[in-house]
Amino acid sequence: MASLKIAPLKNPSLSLSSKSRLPYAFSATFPNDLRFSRSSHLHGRFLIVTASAASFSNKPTVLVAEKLGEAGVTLLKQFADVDCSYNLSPEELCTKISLCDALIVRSGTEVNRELFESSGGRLKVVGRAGVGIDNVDLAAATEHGCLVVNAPTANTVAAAEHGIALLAAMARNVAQADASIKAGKWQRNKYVGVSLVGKTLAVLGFGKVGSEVARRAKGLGMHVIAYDPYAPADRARAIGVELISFEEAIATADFISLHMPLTPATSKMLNDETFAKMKKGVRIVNVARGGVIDEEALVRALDAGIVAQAALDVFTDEPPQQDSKLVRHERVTVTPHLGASTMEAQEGVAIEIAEAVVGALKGELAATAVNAPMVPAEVLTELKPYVELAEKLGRLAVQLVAGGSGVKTVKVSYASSRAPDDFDTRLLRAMITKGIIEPISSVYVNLVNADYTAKRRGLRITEECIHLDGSPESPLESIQVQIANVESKFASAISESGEIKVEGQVKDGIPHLTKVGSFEVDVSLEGSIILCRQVDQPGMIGKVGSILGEENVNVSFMSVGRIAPRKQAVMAIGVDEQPRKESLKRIGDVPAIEEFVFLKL
Ligand SMILES: NC(=O)C1=CN([C@@H]2O[C@H](COP(=O)(O)OP(=O)(O)OC[C@H]3O[C@@H](n4cnc5c(N)ncnc54)[C@H](O)[C@@H]3O)[C@@H](O)[C@H]2O)C=CC1
Ligand SMILES: O=C(O)C(=O)COP(=O)(O)O
Repeated sequence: MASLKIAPLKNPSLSLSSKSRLPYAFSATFPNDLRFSRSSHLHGRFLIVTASAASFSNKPTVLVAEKLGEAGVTLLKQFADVDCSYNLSPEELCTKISLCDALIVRSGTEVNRELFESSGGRLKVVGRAGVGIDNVDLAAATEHGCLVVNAPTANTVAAAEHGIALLAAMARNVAQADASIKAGKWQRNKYVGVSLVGKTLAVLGFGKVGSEVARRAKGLGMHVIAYDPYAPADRARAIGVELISFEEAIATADFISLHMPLTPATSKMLNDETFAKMKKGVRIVNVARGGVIDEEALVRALDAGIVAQAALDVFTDEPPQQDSKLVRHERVTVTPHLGASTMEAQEGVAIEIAEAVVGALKGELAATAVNAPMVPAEVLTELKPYVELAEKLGRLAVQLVAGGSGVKTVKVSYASSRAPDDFDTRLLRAMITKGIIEPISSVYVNLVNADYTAKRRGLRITEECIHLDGSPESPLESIQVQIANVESKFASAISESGEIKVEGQVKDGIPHLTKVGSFEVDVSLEGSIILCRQVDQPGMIGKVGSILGEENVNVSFMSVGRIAPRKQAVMAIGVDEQPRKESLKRIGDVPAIEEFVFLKL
């Protein structure tokens, strides 16, 4: 170990990649060879950094906390440092997480609020290698600006096949008969089963898995009905399945197969009351989540003969208690959450999640994001320069607010010749929010948490689209950001209607500031900007330019916007370095300059 030091950091990032301006700028990482841990009594704002003498790597770190298919691990390793640590205790996971940019889990890991809090802001992506995300606290993830992605398609067939396997095995007592033979018995009369053909199967939750189960059950000659309040009727019709009400489904079914996610609405959906409405002798398969059944009520329904048999792959607590009455029940067949566990599904899920996590770490918008609006890649590419413009306008506008004025009301106007319906503003709104909030707080804002963060701070952002005539080739003509009900430290930034107003455009792919208050300017939004108001007169550019030159501050551009010749004017000066306080004071001392402000972009 070469050195040990305490480093105060606002953001746990040593360097930001060029993509850091995009909302999923997660490529910012600690060099791999920096080993650090968060010191809890310093509230996560300080990091103890121990640097080893070994070489540095700029790769992000991905913690894989549950068994993931080899193909996925290989894919991750091409981009990241991968730490496969299975069977960590919750405490060990909380400790490790502050060293990780991404975490990959399956259903066996509770990704809770404490974990996000323990990450100290570094964890930017959680990948769920599977479908169900009931083990991830999505609200906490969103509040921490952490993207959650899942792998929604690769295990569909595996789960459906397991559902059918359980259905058939239950109907023919396969597991019980197998155990009986292995115990030295030969009980042919005891294990007479029931046939599937001609029986009614109710599929509850007609999504990907549910519809594949339905398709297969029809192949077995079953009559299939389904209940799903959100499923499109034409999908059901295409498979030859009738969508009906919940009450009707449970009252007519000989077999019930569960395929809805575990949510507050589906929790204990099968309970004493609903079992009482079922046909006597009904048989139940659950490959969804244990929590959708009230397990104690199921034991009562089995004992009362309402439910003849059950086949369960999932349980409220996994693994269930060894002495669980339900698991030990003679008419219950159980498997240890094997629905997604085929070689094929595990390879598929591993690749699907690795691609999603790597994409998110690279700053791409994830197609399988669970807690963020999805913006298609082509829309993102088109909006990229406007994304930068939006953030910089937010950043400029908020720096024009005088200290002590709380920013509460922001109005954003987008001028475009595209129809408002063709124009997705979520990304731009998120970036304006980022620009406004980040300079005045320690919160990290991205597309995931922008709306939440704004709401939490009482910041109301209203948007309007101004429809322009003309060719809709470019998505946007201009963006205007107005902050209402505040004082400004640069009075000229206040428009006639009383708000701080800045407006910008993208020119040749580069964001430009084109208006401040009522003054038209034209400066590219790079580096930093000094705005001065003066009475328009010859020699002003020279005077200010020479002060900056003497102070060794490089000027990248200057632009003057004026009401009329020799009247009030606003001069915008782009500078590469931040001038010293004394240099700014010298500018303020120039007699014709009435006010000035330095703005960091
Ligand atoms: N045992 C295992 O290893 C596996 C279990 N699963 C479980 O299966 C569930 C379904 O997976 P997919 O079909 O891929 O998801 P999906 O999202 O395609 O389908 C879920 C369906 O449930 C419906 N739904 C939502 N609320 C409902 C309600 N209150 N009543 C009835 N239906 C409702 C939805 O409209 C949707 O059509 C997952 O959420 C997961 O919990 C999935 C894969 C493997
Ligand atoms: O994908 C799902 O929802 C599953 O239940 C599969 O869980 P697993 O990844 O096998 O722990």
